[in-house]
Amino acid sequence: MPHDGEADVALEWCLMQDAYRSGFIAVVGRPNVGKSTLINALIGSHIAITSSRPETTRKAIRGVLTTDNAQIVLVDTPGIHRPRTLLGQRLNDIVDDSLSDVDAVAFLLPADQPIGPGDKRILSRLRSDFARKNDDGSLTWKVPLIAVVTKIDELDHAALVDKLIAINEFAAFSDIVPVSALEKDNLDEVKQVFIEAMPEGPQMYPEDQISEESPSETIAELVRGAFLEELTDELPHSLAVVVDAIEYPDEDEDADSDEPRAANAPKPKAQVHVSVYVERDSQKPIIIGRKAEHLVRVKKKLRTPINRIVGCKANLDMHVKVAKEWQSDPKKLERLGF
Ligand SMILES: Nc1nc2c(ncn2[C@@H]2O[C@H](COP(=O)(O)OP(=O)(O)OP(=O)(O)O)[C@@H](O)[C@H]2O)c(=O)[nH]1
Repeated sequence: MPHDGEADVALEWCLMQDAYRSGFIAVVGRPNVGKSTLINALIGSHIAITSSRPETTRKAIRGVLTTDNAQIVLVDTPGIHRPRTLLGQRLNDIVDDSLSDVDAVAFLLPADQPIGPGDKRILSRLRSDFARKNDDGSLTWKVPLIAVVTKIDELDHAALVDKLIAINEFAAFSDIVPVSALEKDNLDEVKQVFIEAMPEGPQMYPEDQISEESPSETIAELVRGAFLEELTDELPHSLAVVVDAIEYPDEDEDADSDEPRAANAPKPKAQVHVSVYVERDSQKPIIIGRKAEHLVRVKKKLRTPINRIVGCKANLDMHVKVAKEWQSDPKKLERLGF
């Protein structure tokens, strides 16, 4: 028979296990460490833009991860870097916004690269935002700081152990969790560590909602990502995509019509009107490709995801336009959503 006190402790422990947890996690790390790939893998859907080039993420895209006992909003941040252009500065402002008001920080460090100056710069940023100095000079983190060691498929076991030791010495992390988002290795452990870092709180979004982005924002990011993949060497940053309109097919059209639609007539499609902006006239043919091959391939690649986002069959109608020097023009940046 447990004593009364023991029973109370056991009861409290059970209640704690059942408590629903919710909150925000900022996913930070230098460019190309695999932030977007991890968020997509955790949520099991293609939300954040991924690419083999650095600095492809421009927005603090959020994914909402819902499990039986928790809901976590993952804030994907642009790679923290020294700004070179006005766009670069805006990117860093976005990172500032993402960092404020989060319940935990996931600091991604790639297993296949040594800890470098970029990581040290991020750590000192995190210290100034999230650490409190104690009387004895030591630091206490105000929120859990989780090290996520990415791309572990690139290393053998012995090298990974050395890497984990180095990361343990790098900072006082509340947890260190290795993962390969590409191989889907250890994703459940990452989820579990994230959930445990969340405070108790209610479910914030419906269970089936996986992103805070509107369909237009999600499609714009998908189109930009697809072009970046398609155009392997050119145009890393001078590409902006805006969804001008999504026209849904008129559901009542058949009901209003006197003529029944022929059984084999194709169902009307939604129309997704997209403008793809480049900085110079000379860049237009690069985007379009010979015989419009790039446009055709991007359209084909995105057919299924866009149908899913729009909720029915959709036609992607793309127009390539020039917005001269948009990366340095505050008004144009504003118009393009930055
Ligand atoms: N081998 C391996 N490669 C990975 C893994 N995760 C991501 N990558 C690759 O790393 C590259 C960058 O991935 P992203 O997810 O776009 O990186 P990011 O940190 O969001 O990049 P930025 O938007 O530039 O900040 C891509 O080529 C990914 O395929 C992984 O677990 N293993």
